Amino acid sequence: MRQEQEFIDLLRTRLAVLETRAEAAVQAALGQEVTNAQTRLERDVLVAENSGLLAAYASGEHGLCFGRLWFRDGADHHIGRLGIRADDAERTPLVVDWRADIARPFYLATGYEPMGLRRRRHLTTERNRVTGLHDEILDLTDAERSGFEGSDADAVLLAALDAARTGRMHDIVQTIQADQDRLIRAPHQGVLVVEGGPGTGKTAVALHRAAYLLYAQRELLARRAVLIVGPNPAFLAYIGQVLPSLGETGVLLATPAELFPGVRAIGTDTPAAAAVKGDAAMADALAAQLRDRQALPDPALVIEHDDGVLILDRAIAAAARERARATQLPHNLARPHFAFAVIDALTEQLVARLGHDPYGGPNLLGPDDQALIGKAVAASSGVHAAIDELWPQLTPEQFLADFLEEPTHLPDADAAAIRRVHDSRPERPARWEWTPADVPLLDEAAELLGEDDSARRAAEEALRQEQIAYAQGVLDLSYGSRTQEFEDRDDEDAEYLAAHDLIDAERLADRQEEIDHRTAAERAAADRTWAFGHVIVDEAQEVSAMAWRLLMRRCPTRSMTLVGDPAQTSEPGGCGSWDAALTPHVQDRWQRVVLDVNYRTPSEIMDAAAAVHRASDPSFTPPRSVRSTGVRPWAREVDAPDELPAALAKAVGELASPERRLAVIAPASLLDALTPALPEAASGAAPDLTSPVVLLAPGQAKGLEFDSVLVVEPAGFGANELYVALTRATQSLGVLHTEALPFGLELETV
Ligand SMILES: Nc1ncnc2c1ncn2[C@@H]1O[C@H](COP(=O)(O)OP(=O)(O)OP(=O)(O)O)[C@@H](O)[C@H]1O
Repeated sequence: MRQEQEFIDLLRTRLAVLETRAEAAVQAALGQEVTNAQTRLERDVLVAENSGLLAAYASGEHGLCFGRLWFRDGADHHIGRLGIRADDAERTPLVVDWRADIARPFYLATGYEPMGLRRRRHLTTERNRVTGLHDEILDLTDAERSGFEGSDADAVLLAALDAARTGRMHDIVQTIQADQDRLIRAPHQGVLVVEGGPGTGKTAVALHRAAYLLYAQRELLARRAVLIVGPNPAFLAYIGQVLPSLGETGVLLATPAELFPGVRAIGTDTPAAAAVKGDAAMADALAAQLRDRQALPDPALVIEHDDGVLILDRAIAAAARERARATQLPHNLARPHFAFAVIDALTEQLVARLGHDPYGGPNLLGPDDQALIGKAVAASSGVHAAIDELWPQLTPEQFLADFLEEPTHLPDADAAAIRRVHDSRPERPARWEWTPADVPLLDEAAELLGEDDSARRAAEEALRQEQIAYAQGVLDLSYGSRTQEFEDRDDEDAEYLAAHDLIDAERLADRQEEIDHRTAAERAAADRTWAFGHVIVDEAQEVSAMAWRLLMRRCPTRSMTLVGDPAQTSEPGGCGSWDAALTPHVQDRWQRVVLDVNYRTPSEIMDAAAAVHRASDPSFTPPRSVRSTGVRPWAREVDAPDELPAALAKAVGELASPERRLAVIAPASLLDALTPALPEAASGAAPDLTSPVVLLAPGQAKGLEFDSVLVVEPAGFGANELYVALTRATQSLGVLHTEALPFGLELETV
């Protein structure tokens, strides 16, 4: 233990040196005089490179080293959250990043398949003080003993599972299990579905996979960023810390409702409305309504014009519409084709009239005159108004607002469920309160309408050219400031995002974007048409068919990891089945893997929760709990609803403790009545999950976990909502109720 402590102390010293150096480099770069685009670029390269290092160093500070591998061939490696090299000429690796190939036996080797290992050690540390060692002998011919051998490597896992929760998810790099490791390191191509019951580590696997892919596929993914989609803001806050602690920042975390830049979806839908809006039929309805907006006059529009009246009749409009539709461009991009066709036809009409030869000869107007007439028609405000009427330029917001006021191409009941009351304020679309279920519809509308982004693309290209032009100078400068110590891969050749190893200036310009991970994620967040390098969807069973369409657009390569549990589906529009969600997009080209060990919920609680699910589905098989606590879940009946707040306050008083996290999960309709009874509890739309007591609606509890959970009035929960709520606790579960307990929920009464 002393030796390992000395080693960790050495790592800390080394890290401190690296930090100081990177900090100094940032300061020096910020102090540099910026006189032109080149010096600005140089400064930005330096700042970005060194800030990236600082972020990685900070994230590695805790648990610098948690494992050690002795190989049969004599090699001996320490494993940590990030790779660090010594300050010698050979840049000797001191500790290897957990994601490196050489670290794999730490997670996978068994006595049966030792993967070249002689011995594996788990180091337990607290704030970098070594508190325990667990050694496993994988080569039985090995006679050497350290005194820390035993078959209790599981003790490290069980200790992690038993530890008090903090309200923030932690990484599991020290105890990743073999079946999880295989998923984390699975090839990135294609769609991988990870299914598993509550607490099987799906979220943990998804996040570690993101970190692994960014490490192993840096070239490919860092510049395109990885999108991680979670069900609600509370969940994102819960998992938000995990990735930086793994050393990754090239990630955008978002709920599906946040994926239409510029729109904050703060409204709420009725369950019926959310279900209709999520249904795939909406795509057809929107497309059909848009075709209706490409109208024909009935019978004609009469346009006053300086050179005489113009008649825009059905035939002209129909021919123009056909021409525009034949381009197969989105509505707004096809509009100029419609406009040109109308202008041509009206010009012809006017020319025919003005140049008419009463003696039947050819038109009397020459080409120049005809061109002048055409120009005047094209400039006519009357003509523009007519074009606008028949083929309006639309924003997604306008179009969807109009649609929701008068939904068409839907069954009457569906239209009634989503219809919004007419609002005649001129600023309506801006003031419209969008709901989460509207966001995929806005995205669909944006696709149908098309965006004229030629100006933005031209500006981007100009910037890129500028970067390429100056890149050569940056190569030299970057070489001077290269950081050799930070090992981001095993092989010596791969420098940490250093510019000097690039072959040409153009690639540097590309790489320059890569360097600032956060910028990539930020740019992605602001760009509706961004194509992410990999997309991870957590609680994927809740994603509606329309939201899948949006997500697939964000990932044209279909490099995706989807994790979820159909049995936990509770959103009204949730797709539920993988087939329904994926077939429209990838047919049967997806792979499903099941995780079946529950790391969170002790068997006592899992048995009670599973019985609830089995009441509606007798064939249901829950995941197997990895531990039991001997603490049985209980129920307490309260005489009358108005006594519930006081009974809750009492129960919370018994259960709460400053070191532990307690969640009270109650039907949304009861929250207002219960909040005053728990003045200390965090509550509301974005509750602070680190506080000792949190009051949540069922939908907010999705994906989270707590030491203890109190479920209030379970009769008010949807069946799957109740299953989710009951499976959030790592230690104890209690239920308070006035109404009869739902069928299947059988608990000890106290
Ligand atoms: N290998 C592991 N080592 C330590 N802890 C683990 C491991 N795998 C999972 N856990 C822990 O188990 C708990 C449940 O994991 P996670 O939240 O990822 O499950 P989930 O499958 O997403 O659950 P749910 O579907 O209920 O949201 C977490 O506290 C996680 O840290």
